[in-house]
Amino acid sequence: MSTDKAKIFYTITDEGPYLATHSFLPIVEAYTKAAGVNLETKDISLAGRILANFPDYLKDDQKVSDDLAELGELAKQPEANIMKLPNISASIPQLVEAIKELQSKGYKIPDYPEDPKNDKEKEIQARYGKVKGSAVNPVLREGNSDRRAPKAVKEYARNNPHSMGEWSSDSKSHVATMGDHDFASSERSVTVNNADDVKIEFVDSKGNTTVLKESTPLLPGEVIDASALSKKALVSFLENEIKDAKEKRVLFSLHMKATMMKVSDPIIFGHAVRVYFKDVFEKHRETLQELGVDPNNGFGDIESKIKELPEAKQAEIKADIQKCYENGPDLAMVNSHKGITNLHVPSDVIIDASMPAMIRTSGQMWNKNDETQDTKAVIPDSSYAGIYQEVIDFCKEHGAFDPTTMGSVPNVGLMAKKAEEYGSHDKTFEIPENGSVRVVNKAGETLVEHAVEEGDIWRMCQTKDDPIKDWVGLAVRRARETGDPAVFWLDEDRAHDAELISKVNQYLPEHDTKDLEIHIMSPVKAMRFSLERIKEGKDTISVTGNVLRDYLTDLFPILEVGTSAKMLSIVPLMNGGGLFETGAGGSAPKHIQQFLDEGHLRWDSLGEFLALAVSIDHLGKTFNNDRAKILGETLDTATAKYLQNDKSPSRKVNEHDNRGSHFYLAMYWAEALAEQSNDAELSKRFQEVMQKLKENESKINEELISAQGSPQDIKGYYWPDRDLVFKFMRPSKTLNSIIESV
Ligand SMILES: NC(=O)C1=CN([C@@H]2O[C@H](COP(=O)(O)OP(=O)(O)OC[C@H]3O[C@@H](n4cnc5c(N)ncnc54)[C@H](OP(=O)(O)O)[C@@H]3O)[C@@H](O)[C@H]2O)C=CC1
Ligand SMILES: O=C(O)CCC(=O)C(=O)O
Ligand SMILES: [Mg+2]
Repeated sequence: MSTDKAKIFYTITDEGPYLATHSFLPIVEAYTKAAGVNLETKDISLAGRILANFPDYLKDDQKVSDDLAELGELAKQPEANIMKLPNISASIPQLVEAIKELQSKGYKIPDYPEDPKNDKEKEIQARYGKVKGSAVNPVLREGNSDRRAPKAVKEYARNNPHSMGEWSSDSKSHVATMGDHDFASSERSVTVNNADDVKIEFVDSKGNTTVLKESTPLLPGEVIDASALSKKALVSFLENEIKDAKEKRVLFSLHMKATMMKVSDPIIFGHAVRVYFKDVFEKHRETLQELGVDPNNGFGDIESKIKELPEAKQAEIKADIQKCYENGPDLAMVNSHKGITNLHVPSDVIIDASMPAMIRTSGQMWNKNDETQDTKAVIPDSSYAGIYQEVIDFCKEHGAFDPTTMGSVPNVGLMAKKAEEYGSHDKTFEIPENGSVRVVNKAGETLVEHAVEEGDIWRMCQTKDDPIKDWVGLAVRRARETGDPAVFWLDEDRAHDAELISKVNQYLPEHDTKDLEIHIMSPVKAMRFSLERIKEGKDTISVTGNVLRDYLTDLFPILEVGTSAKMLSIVPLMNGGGLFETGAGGSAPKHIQQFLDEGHLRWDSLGEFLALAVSIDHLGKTFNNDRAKILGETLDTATAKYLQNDKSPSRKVNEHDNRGSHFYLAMYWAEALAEQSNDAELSKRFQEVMQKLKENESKINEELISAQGSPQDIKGYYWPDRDLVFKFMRPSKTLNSIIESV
């Protein structure tokens, strides 16, 4: 491949990783430049993506390029090499805040029209729709996912175990799920043999047909499935669970993925808000409607919008809210000091991270008195809820896992081409009235049909054949490379999974699987199998669909190594390129909060170090660049030393933080480059750098730590002043001048 295409594209994102990048990237730029590796940054932050979608509202000097679209195109090219940091997948409250901030900075972008009244507002809403929720990952993930804890990380956790809450067999914590009239129980699935194009139609009770989606092209061998979740059943389920939580004196908490499932899950979230605060919604229906309150945006929407009312009316509503809290079960809290509950903002409690955090904390969440308490974890749809109950049962039986001895569960996840539920939002509908929804092909045949009622949520998912083939191949490769058993988490009793099982059985024989242990088990059985092995210190590869990929790659890392930030997270792109994700977690809003309050950033960039080494190595191999290969190898050596010497950031102010961790990484990287003997020139160059860094170790640490301890005003949250961010994130003059001299 032509070497002029050799470049690493580095993403600029939001919150924790955004701050960290301003300290780490100058180091990376200096080291890669010295080895002749090109880097280019691309802004995929929430604010950047908003601006990129509204050029016609901006002055020329305010316009920004559509970097996400460019990277999306690049991801399909063989030369792609993208370092992807976590970004905000915005819920509507976050989107609205980001818009307000940009407007306050003079960007004349339109307000978000929650309830569009005309075509213009509909068009604006559609544009914001492209930015809302998980709008980045599905565009870049043109490959399946390979996530695991590298040996050095596992070793570190074994020697330095993180805290694990104890479990008692009489814990009252449990998972509550519908099991009936939900997506899992209503799913129907078909594999199409030939290319086709399907229409999604709604037929009302009088037989009138409305087209919900005109065209969904299908490729040969593509699996589609459709399902519906009943509003009536959901509401009655929520009523029962709220009552049951009160009776059992456990916290009520709802665990959704409102960011990735950006259409269905906010609706479900809204029902939970309506049911819990039922009396408020009934008594003040008209007032709340006039205020434009939307419970799908969380209970926080009511709290902020009633501020527009006269004092007396506000007091009356607040008293009724208080009664709901008194009559209902206690809610799990996001922030008990600020009174922010689990039902306040749909993006505050995100299931992939929230359920493992609860399991790690003895199955408990925080109550309003800032104590931990047993919890009812409500996961309405039963497709995957059972896996968490299985972990809870296991911990109740055997006690908490022991990070010093436990094995590992890496994951091979089917993700490419917007596979499965996480690609379903353009085919998800809240049903307007009783009738049926059907999927009709070009020949006029109905492939799937569901009877539905007003308010039900209907959705269709797609899974293309090539990604499935690639996923099976990746699973076999990982099993071969490790010698560990690989388990496909597929349930023969679930319609979609049954289709996948027949494909797995078709594609496995295309690979050499001699002496490999490969199983297909339902998710609950696969969980039990993996937990039994992990307890004995054995590793088991989980081979899963897109949702379980997401859930398991937070769950196991959090139990095994304390955080998903320490995962190696690679997406081998189907056209030959590489997308290197930095850990398996998100942008950690709590971390930026701490930084703004007290100038300490506890974000650990370890996932980024791991990913960058693979990214540089990939570039070296793709373009036969020996220096890049050396740079990648030495970065791995440096990361191993970083772990051995325990240089991860501390959680407390006035102690070593993210910036200090980058200093040590730079020092160890320089040392490894100096000590390698394959490239004398590179070695000589970094000998000097290493010496200067070592000589100034205590001075640099002093400069870095003395910058902590006071609030940091970076003039914004979503679109801060970058010069200020650089200033705060690079407070050591000594370190900066050494890096500049590389
Ligand atoms: N790949 C992506 O782009 C992803 C984006 N997201 C987005 O991120 C945001 C936050 O999501 P959320 O569910 O809260 O999950 P996060 O993973 O961002 O945060 C949960 C907790 O995990 C710990 N954590 C995560 N990353 C690190 C790190 N690098 N170093 C140290 N600790 C870490 C922190 O724990 P502690 O506070 O105890 O230190 C943090 O509070 C949302 O907007 C979400 O949509 C979420 C997942 C993936
Ligand atoms: O895209 C997102 O919003 C989150 C992605 C995520 O959680 C994951 O891939 O693990
Ligand atoms: Mg996740």
